[in-house]
Amino acid sequence: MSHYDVIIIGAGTAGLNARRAAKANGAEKVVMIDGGPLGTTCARVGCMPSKLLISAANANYGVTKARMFGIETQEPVVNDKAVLERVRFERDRFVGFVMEGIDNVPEGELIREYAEFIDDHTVKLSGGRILTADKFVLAVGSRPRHVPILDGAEDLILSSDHIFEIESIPKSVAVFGPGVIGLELGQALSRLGADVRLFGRSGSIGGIQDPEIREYATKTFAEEFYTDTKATIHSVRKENGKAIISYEHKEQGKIEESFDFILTASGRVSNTDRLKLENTSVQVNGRGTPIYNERTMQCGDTHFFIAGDANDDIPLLHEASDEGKIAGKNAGTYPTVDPGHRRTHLGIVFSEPEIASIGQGYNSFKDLVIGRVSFEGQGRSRVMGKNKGLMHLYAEKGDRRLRGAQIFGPSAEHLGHLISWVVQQELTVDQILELPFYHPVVEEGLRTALQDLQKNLNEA
Ligand SMILES: Cc1cc2nc3c(=O)[nH]c(=O)nc-3n(C[C@H](O)[C@H](O)[C@H](O)COP(=O)(O)OP(=O)(O)OC[C@H]3O[C@@H](n4cnc5c(N)ncnc54)[C@H](O)[C@@H]3O)c2cc1C
Ligand SMILES: NC(=O)c1ccc[n+]([C@@H]2O[C@H](COP(=O)([O-])OP(=O)(O)OC[C@H]3O[C@@H](n4cnc5c(N)ncnc54)[C@H](O)[C@@H]3O)[C@@H](O)[C@H]2O)c1
Repeated sequence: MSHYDVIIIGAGTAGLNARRAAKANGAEKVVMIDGGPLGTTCARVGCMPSKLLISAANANYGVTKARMFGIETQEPVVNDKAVLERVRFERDRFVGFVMEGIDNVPEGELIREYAEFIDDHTVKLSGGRILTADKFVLAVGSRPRHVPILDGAEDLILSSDHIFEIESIPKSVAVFGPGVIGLELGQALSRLGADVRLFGRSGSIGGIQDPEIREYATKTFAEEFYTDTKATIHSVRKENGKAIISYEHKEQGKIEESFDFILTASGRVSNTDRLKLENTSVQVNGRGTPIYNERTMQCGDTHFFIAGDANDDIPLLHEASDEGKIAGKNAGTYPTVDPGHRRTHLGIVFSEPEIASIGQGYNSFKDLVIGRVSFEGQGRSRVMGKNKGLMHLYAEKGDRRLRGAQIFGPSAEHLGHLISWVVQQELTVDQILELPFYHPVVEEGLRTALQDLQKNLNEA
């Protein structure tokens, strides 16, 4: 039986960062355990292949939109094979860079098996071996949520884990889940020629809390492809190689439609449920994931630390990376545990228009004051023919600090960064308005919203 200072379970972004930090902070004998495919979720089946597919889709869509500028084009032809080959080629390149780092892990410090706990200091590997450690980092990531109503369609259900392996763009796809993945991939497939139906359940879309922007976004996406964020699905079955869905159509009432496949994008669940944590002193919350401190990543006052999607909190790449570093450092120095640096929240959905959520969300204010701008009349947005969307800036009555924002509009990925930086710097609306704004740029829309917020704070 081998004993280690620190065992890290999961060699994704969080686990790899945790390993480096643990070693840099006093842990001498460290091992990573990972039974799944290496290369990280982000590079293999997440951030990178999704953005590659979106780029191809937007290139095709851009050609069809060129007519608005007076450019005559022929109907573009999507060469499915070439599109998907580029997605996979570039994806493999990104995975290759990650693998270069993993290949440098010394022999014996990465074990290619799954792990589960026997007690507070002991894990059993899928091959039967037993390992012990003083401290553990749980960095096991997440997996797509199982949606029982889809079971009838059997092998025609794809998740983001499989979609990048398809051989051709389907003629028709039903997407379950209008969250981040459903919007990004659903719109991309639609812009590559698939007939897309996007079904939701709770009325949410792209994680937007602000009701005015949520309604605007829902209407905008529905103009491009069928979108029902509160869909009634009667049944799903497989027939003659197609998925047959019976549902309540918004205009036509109860109908049945057939689809080449179903993309399931209804949220993700932490893989910690497969670790047998009930054999340890780690406490779990109502959703079954460990209770932990978000500044130290420590689970209670135990020798367990958790990082990345595994903690079911903010499943984003940069958060997994930060959390991995904090968890690894504290696993190295335990029982001395320090709070790590956390950043202002920034979430971006790479749809078109993009969605960005920054800082405090709409629902978290006591006495909310909003500064608004519409991109419909915004100068540069009109010039580019991308004049769709809204931006709301948030402050608390009686306090002049910018606390958060919700954007649905052009260049939201860039505006979102600027806003998150000034939110983290704790600048007031008045201080931000002293900063430079060029002309003609989309950032002038941000200035308009700031001026509106300034006026509304003065009057509140
Ligand atoms: C389609 C998609 C698009 C995304 N796009 C973006 C984006 O644009 N921007 C962004 O910020 N984020 C994006 N994300 C989220 C981002 O990819 C994740 O937040 C991040 O990759 C999580 O990293 P992780 O280290 O927590 O998990 P992972 O990289 O999944 O690593 C977990 C590892 O644990 C291993 N494991 C699991 N169970 C066990 C066990 N019992 N024993 C041993 N090993 C185990 C797994 O094999 C895996 O290698 C996207 C996600 C998806 C699915
Ligand atoms: N651009 C990015 O940063 C990016 C891209 C993709 C994924 N991600 C990360 O991955 C996480 C998971 O993405 P996701 O889109 O799966 O989850 P999500 O939580 O963003 O969205 C899930 C959606 O599915 C809906 N839903 C739940 N059950 C349903 C059902 N039975 N039928 C229809 N709809 C149902 C929910 O109401 C919600 O709208 C995200 O939270 C995000 O953090 C990030």
